[in-house]
Amino acid sequence: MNEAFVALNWRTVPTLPARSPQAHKGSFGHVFAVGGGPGMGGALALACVAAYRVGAGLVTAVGHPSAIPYLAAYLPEATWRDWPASFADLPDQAVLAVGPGLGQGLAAHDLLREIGTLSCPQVWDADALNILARFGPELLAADALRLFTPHPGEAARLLGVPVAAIQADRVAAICRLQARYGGYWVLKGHHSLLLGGGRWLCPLGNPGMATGGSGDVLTGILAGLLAQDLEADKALSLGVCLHARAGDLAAAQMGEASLLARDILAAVPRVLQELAQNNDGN
Ligand SMILES: NC(=O)C1=CN([C@@H]2O[C@H](COP(=O)(O)OP(=O)(O)OC[C@H]3O[C@@H](n4cnc5c(N)ncnc54)[C@H](OP(=O)(O)O)[C@@H]3O)[C@@H](O)[C@H]2O)[C@@H](O)CC1
Ligand SMILES: Nc1ncnc2c1ncn2[C@@H]1O[C@H](COP(=O)(O)OP(=O)(O)O)[C@@H](O)[C@H]1O
Repeated sequence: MNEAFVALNWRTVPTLPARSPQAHKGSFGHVFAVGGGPGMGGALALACVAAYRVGAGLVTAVGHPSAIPYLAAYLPEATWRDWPASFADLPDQAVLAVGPGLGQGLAAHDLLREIGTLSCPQVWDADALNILARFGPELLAADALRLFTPHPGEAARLLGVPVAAIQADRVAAICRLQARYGGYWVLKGHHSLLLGGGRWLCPLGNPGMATGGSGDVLTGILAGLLAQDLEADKALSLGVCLHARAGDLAAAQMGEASLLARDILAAVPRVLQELAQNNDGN
């Protein structure tokens, strides 16, 4: 259980392949980000921008109508669906990012009951994890590729233990999460742990990232990478490294105290360019 978690090196982490000259937007997947409950449209917008910034071909925000102004102001490139939404007509290349600002009301429960029956790739975060903690693994009715991204508070709810128990043995915690719920996991925070087919630790990132919305950015990044058909372990390691390195560049520019989630987003293109150059040189 306590096999080593290997430190990731952002300079050598596998990145996105070069785009074919014949590519069109259908070549890069379609992210459906589900969240944006009353008062939390910003979380949904951050996840959607992040999915586009890492290269998803199309992004649809699925939210409460009160979230529309955030999307309209921030991301005219996204299409929109109102709650209550049905997912019966999802395209083949759909990837779901579920949770940013979702809330935990009855409408959210209904959405997650349906999403649990879908077999498309999914990233579960924030309130999707809180609802999963309430219903248990039975909520995950269908087999699907699922990435789960709890912070220690969410991990504690998912395992029914205090936060201190998670932080006292983070390796044991992430192993128990995978054993109970299956899938691929990131246990976020200082030195995030990653557990999928492989086991990694991310040595990047900084406490400036402890600011509202920075986890929503990670959710969008991971969904955007999965949408481009990156295999799950690669999406996990690239996504977490990219997010943390972007956080470090943003902190160097803004200072940790002033850093906003949007500053992490703004640094993502620079990190992707760095990674492309590194991969060319390897
Ligand atoms: N602009 C928007 O629209 C935004 C919307 N957002 C959306 O809000 C929704 C709920 O998110 P949330 O932040 O209210 O609840 P949550 O994260 O569970 O915190 C509750 C308590 O949990 C604990 N806790 C938290 N982190 C911890 C840690 N690392 N380690 C240990 N404990 C930790 C901590 O408890 P304490 O330690 O204070 O007792 C904390 O008070 C969600 O859908 C999200 O997407 C946000 O993303 C912000 C921007
Ligand atoms: N002290 C820290 N060191 C490194 N990374 C951090 C630190 N604090 C937060 N982060 C990162 O910032 C993100 C915060 O996510 P989360 O707690 O879900 O925030 P939110 O719910 O506001 O979106 C995670 O990716 C986490 O790893």
